[in-house]
Parts: sequence; structure tokens; C-alpha cells
Amino acid sequence: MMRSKLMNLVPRAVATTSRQMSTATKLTTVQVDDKTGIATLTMNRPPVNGLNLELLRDIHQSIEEIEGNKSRGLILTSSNPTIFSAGLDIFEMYKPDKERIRAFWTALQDVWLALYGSSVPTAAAINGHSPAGGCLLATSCEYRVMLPKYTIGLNETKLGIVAPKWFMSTFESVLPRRLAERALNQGRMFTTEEALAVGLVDEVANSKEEAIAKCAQFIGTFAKVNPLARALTKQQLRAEELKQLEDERVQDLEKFIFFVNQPAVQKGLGIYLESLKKKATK
Ligand SMILES: CCCCCCCCCC/C=C\CC(=O)SCCNC(=O)CCNC(=O)[C@H](O)C(C)(C)COP(=O)(O)OP(=O)(O)OC[C@H]1O[C@@H](n2cnc3c(N)ncnc32)[C@H](O)[C@@H]1OP(=O)(O)O
Repeated sequence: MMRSKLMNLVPRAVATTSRQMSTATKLTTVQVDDKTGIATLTMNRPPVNGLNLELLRDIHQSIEEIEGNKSRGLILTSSNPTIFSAGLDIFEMYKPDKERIRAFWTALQDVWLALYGSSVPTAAAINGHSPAGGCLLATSCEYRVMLPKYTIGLNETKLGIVAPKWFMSTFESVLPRRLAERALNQGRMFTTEEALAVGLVDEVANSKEEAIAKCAQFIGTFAKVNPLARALTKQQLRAEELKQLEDERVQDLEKFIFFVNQPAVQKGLGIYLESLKKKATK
């Protein structure tokens, strides 16, 4: 998979305007800045960018599109002014449909393999809260810029669920092992300021525009680096985690299906959904 992506890494001419590359789907948009050649992938699923089957499929398709059109980099962000992504749409896991839940988890695996394994430089402009699956997306990127007063982290244990190994390795590729282990066990959500202090995010910006500009600046640091050498270096550094999921995706799916169907897990998810609804009516 990575080999064919690498074939796309040839220099290209740049123009001066920005163009909408894809509106084929309604849940993501891809806008390429023709001056920098950088693509911005925006998640757009109100109210909270909950990662359901359709959004995951659209994100995957958009990443493939960006890989295919020789963009110089990918910036992931959200159209919601206060939420990057609320993580997995809990309705996909609560009282699930047998076929759909398989497609859902497979789509999540596809997104992670494409984003974590992307041959182009990736950055996340985290313009809002980013729990669980939202944190997975952000930490799959190479660089993170976050707006103040939001939260980010893998809070799975607080929901009574267990993050799969590949969520944990992604988290661990950003945070020191000891800190990652403690945060995962605690289900800790970090404020922007805390996330910056521990290195979970690289920079703080005061607006989405500034966050995108800082992400573009990061991607710009590769301008004078040979793209093939850069991509092969990234590929080698990330190969172990990618290979592990590629080799074990069927078992990973079966584990998820078994786990999510446990009565205790279903009960926990139901209670959590109720608590989210109650919060909304307060
Ligand atoms: C041994 C190995 C076995 C492996 C087994 C694997 C097991 C599964 C692993 C799963 C991995 C990942 C898990 C996840 O990603 S789960 C999702 C976790 N997300 C959260 O906990 C976030 C919950 N949401 C919030 O904290 C807040 O909503 C917010 C994002 C901070 C936004 O706050 P807000 O005040 O702006 O909005 P709010 O009123 O709360 O929400 C608006 C409506 O959206 C609904 N909603 C929010 N989040 C979700 C969600 N994740 N899924 C579905 N629906 C969500 C909320 O209920 C409101 O709805 P309504 O308007 O009241 O109808």
C-alpha cells in the first residue's frame, strides 16, 4: 500500500489560488491551497463530528484523494467551532446492527491505516474538544496545534471500554511511555495547556486560521527535504504499528465485536449516553 503511495511523490508546479477538491461527500471537504499545495481536510458532521460509518468512510476517501493528487501535506480540522471530534459515535456501538458494526469498525481501521501511514506530512488543527476517537485522529498526525480551553485525551476507561492496542501505540508514539500508561489507565482528558506542557500537542493557536497557518508552517519545514526520502523514513518509523494492525485486522474486528456485545459494556454505554443527554437538557 505504502509503495504505490510513494509513486505519487513527485514535485509539482504550484498556482496561486485555493480550490475545492472534493465535495463528493457531505461529511468532509477537501480544500487545496494552490499556493502551498497543502490540502485541508475538514470534518463536517453536526452536531459533534461523531465518527459514524459514513463520516469514517468519507474521511478515508478524502485521505486517499489527497494521497492521489500529490498534495504537499494534509491538515485535518473541523467545521464545528468548538469540537474537533467527539470520537466514535456511541450510537454505532450501542445496541448495534450486526452487519453495520462490522463495517463501522473496518472503516475505522481503514482511516487509521491511511492517516497514520500517510506518505504526505500530516498535521491536526485541533479547533475544539478532542476526546477518544478524536484524539486518535489527532495523534495519528505528525504535528498538532490546538486552540485554548479545550480538552484532548483517551478517556475510554472512564466509559468502561478498553482502547485497542493501536489506539494505545498511537498515543505512545507522542507521549513518553510512563505518562501515556498513566493517562490511559486514568482515562485522562488534558486541557490544551496541560497537553502542551506534556507534548501531546506541539503548539497553541488563538484561532482556527492561526492553527491552520501553524500546521502549514510545520508542513513547510519539509519543503527542502527530498519527499521520497522523507516518506520512506516516516514509513520505516511507523511500520511496526501499521504491520501489527494489518496482520491482525480480522482478530481485532472479532475482539471488538465480542467486547462491545458484552451486556456490561452495553449497559455502560447506555448509561453514558443518558448522561450526555441529561447534560444537554440541564
Ligand atoms: C481487549 C481489547 C478489546 C477492544 C475492544 C474495543 C472497544 C471499543 C473501543 C472504542 C474506542 C474509542 C471510543 C470512543 O471514541 S467513544 C466516544 C468517546 N467520546 C466521548 O466520551 C465524548 C462525549 N461527548 C462529550 O464529552 C461532549 O459531547 C463534547 C464532545 C465535549 C461536546 O460537548 P457539548 O456540550 O458541545 O455538546 P453536547 O451537548 O454534550 O453534545 C451534543 C449532542 O451530541 C451527542 N454526543 C456527544 N458525543 C457523542 C458521541 N461520542 N457519540 C454520540 N453522540 C454524542 C450528545 O449526546 C448530544 O446529543 P443530544 O443533542 O442531546 O441528542
